[in-house]
Amino acid sequence: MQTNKPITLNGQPIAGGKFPLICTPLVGRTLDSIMAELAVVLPKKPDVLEWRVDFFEQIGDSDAVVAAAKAIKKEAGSIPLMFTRRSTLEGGEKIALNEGQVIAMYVAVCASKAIDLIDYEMANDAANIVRVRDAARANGIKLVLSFHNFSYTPGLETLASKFLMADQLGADVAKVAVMPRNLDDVLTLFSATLEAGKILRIPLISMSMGPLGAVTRLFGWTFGSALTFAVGASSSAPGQVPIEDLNTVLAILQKSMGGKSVS
Ligand SMILES: O=C1C[C@@](O)(C(=O)O)C[C@@H](O)[C@@H]1O
Repeated sequence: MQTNKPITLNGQPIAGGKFPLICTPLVGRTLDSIMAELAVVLPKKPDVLEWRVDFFEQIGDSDAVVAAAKAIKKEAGSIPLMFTRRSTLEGGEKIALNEGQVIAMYVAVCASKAIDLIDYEMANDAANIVRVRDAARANGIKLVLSFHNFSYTPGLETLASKFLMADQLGADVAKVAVMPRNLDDVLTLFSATLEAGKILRIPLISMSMGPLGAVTRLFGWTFGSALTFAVGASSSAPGQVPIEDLNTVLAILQKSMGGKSVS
């Protein structure tokens, strides 16, 4: 399936514009364990890899982070690498860095050009978002501005406003991940995705987490979500399905839809 609003790198759609892209997280605490994850994940052919650096024991050492990013990139070959420090406020691991140190790490990793996309929460200080955006732009790296709520799903207008805010703040991709408490919340996430997709200039990614939200990981693309996270070796959030299961469902639904474009 193709899209008319692909996530691009160097002017080219990732994976030839495949829709949705499948992104597999890497959550190892050491470089050795990340390399072991890669050995399991790469044969499953994800379209994008996400390195969740907040799981990395040496996150306090920027040189070690840059060296690890380079090692992952080398192993990943042509698969784009997304770099993410998920803050504890939005469901990430506890780290010993303050936000200034996180920004310094982001700037160093961007300058190394070992990554292709970088994720930063849109709830951060505007000045820090500008710093990350400038570092990303200066190095040809795509900026994903994200919003997560691991407790509940805000209302339709709030969710839609998060997508729009990412666009207004200069993101290349807008991402929203929320926790549903019931199926109405799942519908709200689908509706917000569909409505925001009609207005946004940039691609968007959305998901509901947990068991109730699994349907959004499998079918969110039909409402316009450009990328879905799936487990290659280890999960980074509740409700992620194995990449093999996702591929099975995508093949069935896309065949049924006759390759019809959805966005
Ligand atoms: O933002 C996201 C989405 C996510 O939270 C998920 O629910 O799949 C997984 C995270 O690793 C990623 O950074």
